Amino acid sequence: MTKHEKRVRIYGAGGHSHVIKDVLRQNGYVITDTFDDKPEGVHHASKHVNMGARAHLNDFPHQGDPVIIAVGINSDRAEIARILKCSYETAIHQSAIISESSSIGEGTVVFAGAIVQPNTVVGKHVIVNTGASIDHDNVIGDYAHISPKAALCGHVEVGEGSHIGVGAVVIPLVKIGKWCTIGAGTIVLNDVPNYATVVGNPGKIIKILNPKKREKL
Ligand SMILES: CC(=O)SCCNC(=O)CCNC(=O)[C@H](O)C(C)(C)COP(=O)(O)OP(=O)(O)OC[C@H]1O[C@@H](n2cnc3c(N)ncnc32)[C@H](O)[C@@H]1OP(=O)(O)O
Repeated sequence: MTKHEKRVRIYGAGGHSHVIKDVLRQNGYVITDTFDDKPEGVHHASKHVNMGARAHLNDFPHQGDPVIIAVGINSDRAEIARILKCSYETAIHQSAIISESSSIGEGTVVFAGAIVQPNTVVGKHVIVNTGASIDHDNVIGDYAHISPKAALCGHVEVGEGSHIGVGAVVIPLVKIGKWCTIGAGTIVLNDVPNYATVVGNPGKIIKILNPKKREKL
């Protein structure tokens, strides 16, 4: 190990983890370990994957290099973050544009071409996916996922764990609750209650999940 080597461990070995690894390698990191809980979810290109923490929590090496939870399902990322006692790294692609007045929480990943405009707060373990556009004065909750090419206008709020689908558009001042799903290409014109799924143009609620199921998180 060289004196200034940047080291990181990756928790998750599916396709999403490979995008994160690309970002990290371009930023000069050495990936020292990869973990996964589910052998069936491991990408064929993932090599040397160690057992994750969920089945053997006490055996997991919590201390050590910082971690990025590279798991695409928001509720899984939240559950893993809850049980790990690790420090976390961020992964921000060099082509992403992030305003100096905005903040990015620990464990969050920001992929190629994404933009985060001024005075925006992005929480912990968030995915800001390829080419996503998060405009000024947004608040993005922990464990949210802003999918590729989604566009959030000014003063938008996205609650904890919510997933904004690919290419969705959210107009200014809209508040999306926690653990919501906004379908691909949806145009969100109105506030969205917690646990709702919204699809279409204009966006309509098609279901609201049983909150008790989500409250277990
Ligand atoms: C790099 C990456 O891959 S990042 C991953 C990004 N992933 C995404 O953006 C996926 C987003 N997912 C979707 O859009 C999905 O269609 C979901 C989550 C909204 C589907 O939700 P489900 O609860 O499974 O709904 P289901 O598939 O049963 O569809 C219910 C109804 O909504 C409609 N519907 C589903 N998705 C959409 C959508 N995006 N836009 C418009 N209508 C939709 C269906 O046609 C169906 O209509 P019907 O009842 O008239 O037949």
